Amino acid sequence: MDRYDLALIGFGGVNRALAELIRDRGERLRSELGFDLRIVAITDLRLGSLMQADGIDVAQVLAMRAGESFAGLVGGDAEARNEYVIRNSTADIVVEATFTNPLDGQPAVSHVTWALESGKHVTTTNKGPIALAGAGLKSLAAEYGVRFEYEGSVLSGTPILRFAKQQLAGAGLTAVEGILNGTSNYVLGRMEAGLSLADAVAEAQGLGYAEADPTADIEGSDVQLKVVILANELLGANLTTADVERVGISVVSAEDIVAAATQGKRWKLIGSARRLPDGTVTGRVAPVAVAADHPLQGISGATNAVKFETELLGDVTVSGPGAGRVETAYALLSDIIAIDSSVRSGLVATSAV
Ligand SMILES: NC(=O)C1=CN([C@@H]2O[C@H](COP(=O)(O)OP(=O)(O)OC[C@H]3O[C@@H](n4cnc5c(N)ncnc54)[C@H](OP(=O)(O)O)[C@@H]3O)[C@@H](O)[C@H]2O)C=CC1
Ligand SMILES: N[C@@H](CC=O)C(=O)O
Repeated sequence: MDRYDLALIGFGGVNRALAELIRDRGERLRSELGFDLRIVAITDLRLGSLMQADGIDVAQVLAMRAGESFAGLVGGDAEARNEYVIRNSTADIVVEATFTNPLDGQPAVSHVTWALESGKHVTTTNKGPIALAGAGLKSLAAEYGVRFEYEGSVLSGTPILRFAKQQLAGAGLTAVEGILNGTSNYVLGRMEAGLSLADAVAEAQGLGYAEADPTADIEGSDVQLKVVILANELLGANLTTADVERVGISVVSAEDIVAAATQGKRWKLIGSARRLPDGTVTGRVAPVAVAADHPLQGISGATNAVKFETELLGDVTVSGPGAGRVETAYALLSDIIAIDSSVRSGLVATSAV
């Protein structure tokens, strides 16, 4: 396969960054990876839908201004006709990057379902589908002989899911604990510097770290979804969000931050999943004032870190970007590379369309 055609669902920070990567580094990616990437469809709530089987002019759509619509372009429509585009576009891979809905994962769960049912591979950075409907969607992908990839759902472009599944296989993973949200970690750091919660959140939004509704970052539901994903994907659990106790950073006041600093501590929002001796797996999200000798104390800004506790290796900690448009677009690229690898090894077809 020397080219993959993509349908982008949602054209916000992350999918725009992917389009920019394709525009700016397409040649380099081709020589490094051995395949081209071409965008043949885009849908977005504001812009509408665009389908061009011969390839969309990426520079043209990236240059569109607020208020403009795809309706004026060949193959364009003012409405985001997601189901039609996902089912009927000539894409090999559907790239789902609409907002994460922490309640039921919709509409992303439907987007992924339609794509898999129509024989297209899926990559997503959206946490909803995997945390809230992962088992069903994985079965659907197997049924239709296509890949469902979601590396960016935890720690953005830092590849911890594949790392744990592949490099820690057999090590006896018993627990996962870490800083799993870039926005809240960034906000806590800015509050240490004297900013108010609201001003710090506004900065995180401007930098592309925050969820469409940043309450999910501040009240811990984003980390709750990530804990569910880590527990189910890596510890073989079957948790739902209801099983994961959640406290967000809104309970941490400016006074708490100053008081912690006087003791050499820093507040961090910690998400964890742990297998207990009876085999059950528990999950938790809560802010913790960590001391200077704690491995997570020095993790600042939108950087995240995960400590894997294993029987054979002891603790293994990985840190890297936890949020950011380009960093998360890289996660999509890494998923496409994984899909290509499966296609080349004959494990799946190019796409089943
Ligand atoms: N940004 C980051 O650092 C990371 C993000 N993620 C996840 O990646 C996904 C995308 O994030 P990001 O790009 O930052 O988010 P944005 O909010 O910037 O982009 C989402 C885009 O999807 C559009 N959209 C929303 N609903 C629909 C719909 N039903 N049909 C078509 N388009 C829709 C939005 O339109 P409108 O603006 O009009 O609502 C917006 O343009 C999210 O699920 C997020 O949780 C994961 C890891 C890191
Ligand atoms: N809003 C999230 C984005 C990545 O999942 C975060 O800040 O971590």
